[in-house]
Amino acid sequence: MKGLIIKSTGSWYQVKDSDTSIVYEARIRGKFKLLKNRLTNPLSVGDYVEFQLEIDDVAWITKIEPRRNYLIRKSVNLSREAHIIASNIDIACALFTLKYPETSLGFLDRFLACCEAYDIKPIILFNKVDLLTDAEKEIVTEIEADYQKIGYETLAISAFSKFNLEILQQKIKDKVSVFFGHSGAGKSTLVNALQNDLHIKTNEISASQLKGKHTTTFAQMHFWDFGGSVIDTPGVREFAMIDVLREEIQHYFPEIFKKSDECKFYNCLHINEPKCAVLNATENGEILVSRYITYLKLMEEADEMEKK
Ligand SMILES: Nc1nc2c(ncn2[C@@H]2O[C@H](COP(=O)(O)OP(=O)(O)OP(=O)(O)O)[C@@H](O)[C@H]2O)c(=O)[nH]1
Ligand SMILES: [Zn+2]
Repeated sequence: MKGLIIKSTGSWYQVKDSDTSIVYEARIRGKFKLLKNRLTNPLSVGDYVEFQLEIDDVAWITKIEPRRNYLIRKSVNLSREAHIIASNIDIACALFTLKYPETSLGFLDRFLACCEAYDIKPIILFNKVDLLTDAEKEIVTEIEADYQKIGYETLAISAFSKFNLEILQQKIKDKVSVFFGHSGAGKSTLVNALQNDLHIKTNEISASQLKGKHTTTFAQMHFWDFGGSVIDTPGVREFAMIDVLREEIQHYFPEIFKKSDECKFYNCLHINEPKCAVLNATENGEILVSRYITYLKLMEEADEMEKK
């Protein structure tokens, strides 16, 4: 039998039968856990699996289909271990707020770089536009234009007044999505505005639990009435690139990578090399300074990781 993992608590799962849509409680056969020894969990919400039913209607998962993509975060205890938080994601929506709270461009650029690294399509949502003055709306339009130029999809919305939410529904319809954003950016409000009775609780993990040894790894997929689903997991907030090499980071900034063709040295890292096309483009405004700075920060972080 084939199915989709729609809930994970770490030791128990829920699997939705692909033919009948019946949901079963599921476990993994012991042996299978050892396959990926650097992962703290072998299975995540969004995984397609094969399973067998026991007499008591418990599903035993026997096989995981190859993943198209996945999000991981560092394990809380062991920095060299990773935890898969969701798999087979079609769209990652980042909620950017110009105000209340102010979202930094650095946050946005890290998010976008992670999407590139994990091969997930991002959409940048500028939320709370109902709170903005005309001048502030102008700023949002300018930021949108900057990111569209790089190739990203953007949309100004208001979860509160429901401005542009129908357009957003069309974009995420029949897809698997995840939502990111600072605390207070409006994730819960947006999901509930998209569908009233979904009741996703994005704030389920307390800070003390996160620091504790036994991190709750609860994650769940919710299905939209208009088609498609959203994966809700507290871990999504800490999503980060793991074990990324310095040389790779430029691949995750499309405009930087494109420009690097014109650098003098084929292995240019665009830090202080002579005749660097990326540095030139940053100086003349073709590449956003804020994105270049995030690129440098990610390089530094990768450097520190490599030294560990
Ligand atoms: N004016 C306005 N307020 C909004 C909008 N979206 C969300 N809010 C408000 O912003 C506050 C935070 O929204 P939440 O949906 O709780 O934010 P969240 O991102 O889920 O926050 P965490 O659960 O802490 O991660 C609430 O008071 C919402 O009513 C919007 O589009 N416009
Ligand atoms: Zn260069």
